[in-house]
Order: sequence, then C-alpha cells, then structure tokens
Amino acid sequence: MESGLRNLHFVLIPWLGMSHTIPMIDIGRLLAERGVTVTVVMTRDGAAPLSPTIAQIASSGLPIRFATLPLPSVEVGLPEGCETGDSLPSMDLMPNLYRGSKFLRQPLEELLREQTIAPSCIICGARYPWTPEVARELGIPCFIFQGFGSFALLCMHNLYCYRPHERASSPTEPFVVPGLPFHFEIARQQLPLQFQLLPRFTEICNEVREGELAMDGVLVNSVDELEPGYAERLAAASGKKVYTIGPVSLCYKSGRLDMANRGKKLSVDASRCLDWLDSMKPRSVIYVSFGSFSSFAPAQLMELGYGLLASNRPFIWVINGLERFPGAVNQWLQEKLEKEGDSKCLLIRGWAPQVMILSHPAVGGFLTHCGWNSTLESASAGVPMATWPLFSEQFLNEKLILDVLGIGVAVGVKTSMQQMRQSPEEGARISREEVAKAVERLMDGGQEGEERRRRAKEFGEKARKAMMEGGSSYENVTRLIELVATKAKE
Ligand SMILES: O=c1ccn([C@@H]2O[C@H](COP(=O)(O)OP(=O)(O)O[C@H]3O[C@H](CO)[C@@H](O)[C@H](O)[C@H]3O)[C@@H](O)[C@H]2O)c(=O)[nH]1
Repeated sequence: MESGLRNLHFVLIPWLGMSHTIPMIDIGRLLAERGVTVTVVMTRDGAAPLSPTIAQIASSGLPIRFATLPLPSVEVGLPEGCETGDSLPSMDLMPNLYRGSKFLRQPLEELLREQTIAPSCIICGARYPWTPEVARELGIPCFIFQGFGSFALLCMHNLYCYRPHERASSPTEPFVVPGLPFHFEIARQQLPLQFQLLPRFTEICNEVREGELAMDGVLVNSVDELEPGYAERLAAASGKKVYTIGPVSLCYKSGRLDMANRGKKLSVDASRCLDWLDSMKPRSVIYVSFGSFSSFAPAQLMELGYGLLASNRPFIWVINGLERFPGAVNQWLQEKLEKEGDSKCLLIRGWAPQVMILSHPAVGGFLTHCGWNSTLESASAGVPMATWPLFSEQFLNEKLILDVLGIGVAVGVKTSMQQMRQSPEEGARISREEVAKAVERLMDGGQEGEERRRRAKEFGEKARKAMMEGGSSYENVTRLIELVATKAKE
C-alpha cells in the first residue's frame, strides 16, 4: 500500500468554528504523517485567525494543503467577515450561517473536480448534510466528524431514536437517557439545540440529522480506553462504522513550544507563560478556560474571579470576548487580579496555548465548561477537572467526567446558559463560595483528590499509548486509510 498512499487524497471540510477546525487540522496532520495527501478546506475568514497553525504545517513538508472557498456572508445576513459560529454576535444568526454554508457546495464541487490527485474521500464537519451527495457523485465515501465524544454521540443517537425529550412536560423535567449501561437522568434544556424543540431550528436540525444518516462512517476524536465500550455501542446502535482516532491534539510531539501554535494567534507570549508555569510548584496551578467563544456576564465573571482569589492558589485564567465588556470590568480585572493577585494569577485576555499549558507539570486542575476538546485535552494530559457546563452537549460530557471516569468535581451547575454568551445584564448563577469550594475539592491533597489524580494520570498514559504505533487510535487510522484505499480500487 505504501507507494500508492500519496495517490489517496483525503478532503477535509471542517464545520465553521474554531472548536471544529482545530481538531480537524490535527486529523489532517495525522493522516498526512501516514503518507496520504490531505486538503483542508475552509472559508477565507475562517482560515485567517489560524494563519500561525497553517504556516507551521505548510513549512513541515507534510503532504497537506489548505484551500479556501467563498462564503457569501453579507448576502445571507451575516456581518461582513463573519464566517464562523464563534464570531457570530448572537446565536440568533446561526440559521444565517447555516444558510451561507450551503453556498459552499458548488465551489467545493469545482475544487474537487480540478484536483490533480483525484479525491478518494471526504471528511466533513457537523452541519454539511449535502456532502454525502457530493461524494456519491464522485463515487467516493463520506465520513462525518461532529466534534463530540462517543458517549455524547451515543446519548444523542438514542434520544433521536426513542425521543424521551419530547414527552417531558417542560424543559426542566428530568427523563432517563435510554440505551445506556447505567441510569442517567437529564432535562431537555441541558441538551444540545436539536433536542430543545425550538421551532426556529427544527428544519435545520432535521436536515442535519438526515445528512448524518447518509454518511458512510463516523470519525470521533476520542480514545476507546477513555470511553470504554461507547464507540462500539454507537456503531451497533447506528449501524455505522465508528473510528475513534484521538486524542488528536497529541499529534504535537516535538516539544512544548511547538504546541503553542495550535489554533489562533496567541494573546500571551508562550515563553513567558512557560516561565510563569516553571516558577510554580508541581500540580499547584488551576487552569481556567471556557472554550473558544463562550463568555459570562460581568457579574458572573467577577464572582468567578473572587472565587478563584478566595481559593488562594495560583491560576491561569483565560477570558475571551472582553472587548464586549464595559471598561470597568477590565479595570477591575487589572486591579483585583493582576495587581492584588500579583504573581498568583496569569490572566490571558483572548487566546491561550491550552494544550501546552495543560501538559505542564505545574498544572494540577482545570476549571472547564466541558467542551469536548477541552475535556479530552485535560484527560490526555492527566489533569482532573472541575466541571461547569454551559450548553450544547457539555452536560453529557460532565456526566462522563464525574460518574463514568471519576476524574472531576462538579461546580454545581443545574441549568444551561441556552445562549453561547450570557447577556450583560444577567447576574451570577454560581457564587464565589461555590467556585472556591469546587477548586478546594479539586486541588485537595486528601485521599479522594489523590485517587482522582491517579485515575486522570492513568488516562493520560493510556491516551498516549493509543496514539502510538500499535495503539487503538493509531490502528483505527490505519483501518480508515485501508478502507478508503480499497474503495479507491473498486
Ligand atoms: O484560549 C483558548 C481557547 C480554546 N483553545 C482550544 O479551542 C478548543 C475549544 O474547544 P472546546 O473545549 O470543545 O470548547 P468550545 O469552543 O466551546 O466547543 C464547541 O464545540 C465542541 C466540539 O464540537 C463542543 O464539544 C462544545 O460543547 C462546543 O461549545 C480546544 O481545542 C482548546 O484547546 C485554545 O487553544 N486556547
């Protein structure tokens, strides 16, 4: 197979958002490292913030290329240059982004036709239900990468099949998630959008689901050892091939600073960040981040800040979207945290080198919103978590972290934020005392804390092994390449 590998051409088209594009670029890297040709397709404004990552990969000599397609943002009612979910000023514009994404079909078809190495398969992101049709016209398979873990995908598949959420009398009434090996109750409003029964999203959600059902297989950024049995259950329940090929962030092997180029341009000097971490005791630092686009109302942000200060431990706090906040909040952060908190706090306004930070031995815990990438990156670095889910499938990930894996403590969030950003007027739902208590439990040196750390460390080791030759994820990539090679010969 070896010599023919360059002629296998994987075309990757991530869904429009950082949390989808970053792991898909990692997937591209993993495939290219195995010798196949890879093209990653993005929109122009979606690709722009990722220029450091793209430049680094372009100079690596790997057979991976990047292509951009035009998205008519203004024509579909989006602000100029707004081509990703994370850059939307409001979630209400999600249908516009989805409409705009349909205009990518024709230029994608043209791009695929003009390739010198004919495409052998498409790997598409979460919301392109038309890609299986495009692939079929070319006689090649189409795989989906939704960005969620196997446990969440299984829960969602079972909800689609048995629809218990439709029988709940209100968004807050708990019901049982069917088809799991344990009893798990959740309420509608703690689930992703497609289960919230919101009329304005029904048509989109139905289209997206139809697309999912038409795919030839599912790629999951996960590792069997972390979600034992769930990928198999998903494959059995959905009748689709499921390939767990992660943690894809572990594709960065060549040193800690190399990892700093993953994602957007950094808002902190990576070496300064490492120096700061190097000056801290092992496992003493809490890393606090809520993903690539979520943000709190000023009242909640400040309450969180007071809670972190009250914990009296060193922390790195990543805050995005601060430009939307009144100047007084920035001033408060500067005075309360950077001056008074002094050397105890490293505040990062914007984008942090998350994977690099999590892999540093000084980090002992991660206060996270349980986005799947963050969850997996933390577990694969052997770092236990304090869970503060906000929306989407994050409550499902929280369940996995707390009750299946036993590597986290709950901050105690009951209700979803509904929107990706809290409205500026909203108050604090989680008090400083609750924050401090969760951090205290997370970082605690007692038996319970030690046991959590031991388990997390064990997952980290298993994850690394899974990505090495002979490991489960490595072999799943092999199987995927072999399947595509066989189809290409047919
Ligand atoms: O300053 C930052 C902020 C984020 N990241 C990276 O960005 C990604 C963030 O992804 P994730 O943790 O999954 O959070 P979200 O950005 O909120 O992700 C959205 O998409 C995910 C994948 O579909 C879902 O699991 C989440 O619920 C959804 O909110 C991760 O790889 C992080 O390492 C950085 O490197 N630096």
